[in-house]
Amino acid sequence: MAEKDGMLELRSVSHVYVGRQGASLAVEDLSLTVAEGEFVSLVGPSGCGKTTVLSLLAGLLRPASGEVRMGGREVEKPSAKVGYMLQQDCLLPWRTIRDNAALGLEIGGASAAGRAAAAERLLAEVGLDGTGSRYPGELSGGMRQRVALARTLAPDPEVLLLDEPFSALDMHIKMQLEDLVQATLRRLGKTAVLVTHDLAEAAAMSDRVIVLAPHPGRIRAEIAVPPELRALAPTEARKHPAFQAVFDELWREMGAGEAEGGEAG
Ligand SMILES: Nc1ncnc2c1ncn2[C@@H]1O[C@H](COP(=O)(O)OP(=O)(O)OP(=O)(O)O)[C@@H](O)[C@H]1O
Repeated sequence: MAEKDGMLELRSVSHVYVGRQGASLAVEDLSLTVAEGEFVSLVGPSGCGKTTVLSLLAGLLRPASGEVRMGGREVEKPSAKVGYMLQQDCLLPWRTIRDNAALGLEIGGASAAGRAAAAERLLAEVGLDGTGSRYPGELSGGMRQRVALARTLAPDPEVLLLDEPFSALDMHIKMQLEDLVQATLRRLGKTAVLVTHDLAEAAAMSDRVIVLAPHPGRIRAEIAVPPELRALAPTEARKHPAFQAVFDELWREMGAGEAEGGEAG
């Protein structure tokens, strides 16, 4: 069977950082497959290698051994097929919201009219209709992160890598954005890998949660979220009777990880 474009695979991947203090093994012999359209979260104590795994999937880092594949092909460098969203929105303050949302399209060579139309459509998709002519400094943190989502989606990536994109927001805005991101990615059929320190967020948003153990990073546990939770928006999933069991399992596995000692962070 042909491998789908949005399918991700880590095959026995290890990664070593080499710095002034010598070489350190950040991730060891990690194997993971994410199906096309699946939403997978990575949790684990600080320093266990979550961001390293995202960087490997994005082609920003090359593994010391093993293989990273997307759509059945080896990932050798960053590509427009992978969108990356971070805790910081990284909007350019001198560009309008429309031009920020269209940044990836501009880099990709789209015409000015095409970029503007696509940006307006995406801004409407993330609930920011009518804000295109404003500037980032005029928007709240939650609105800015919506612009970052529109910008990430604009080049129509197969895969979204989300590195704690909600962690700087207050609880109410964070939950609104969790619903928006999950609904948007589901509707568009995107594959997503989310890194988060928030176990409730992982349980509410994901199809599957991977718990990493530290030093070196490896998979401690894999928890499948039951279908009755997956069918709900994250804010609704948090209220479902099945939610607590998933949260408790994650908490137990994280506790086991902490006994091994993560980094203070
Ligand atoms: N550029 C680097 N050079 C050397 N070591 C690094 C580098 N980046 C990360 N590390 C080390 O690799 C390990 C994994 O780091 P990584 O940032 O992937 O962890 P994390 O789980 O994302 O952490 P956090 O939850 O704190 O963001 C840590 O021990 C970290 O100190």
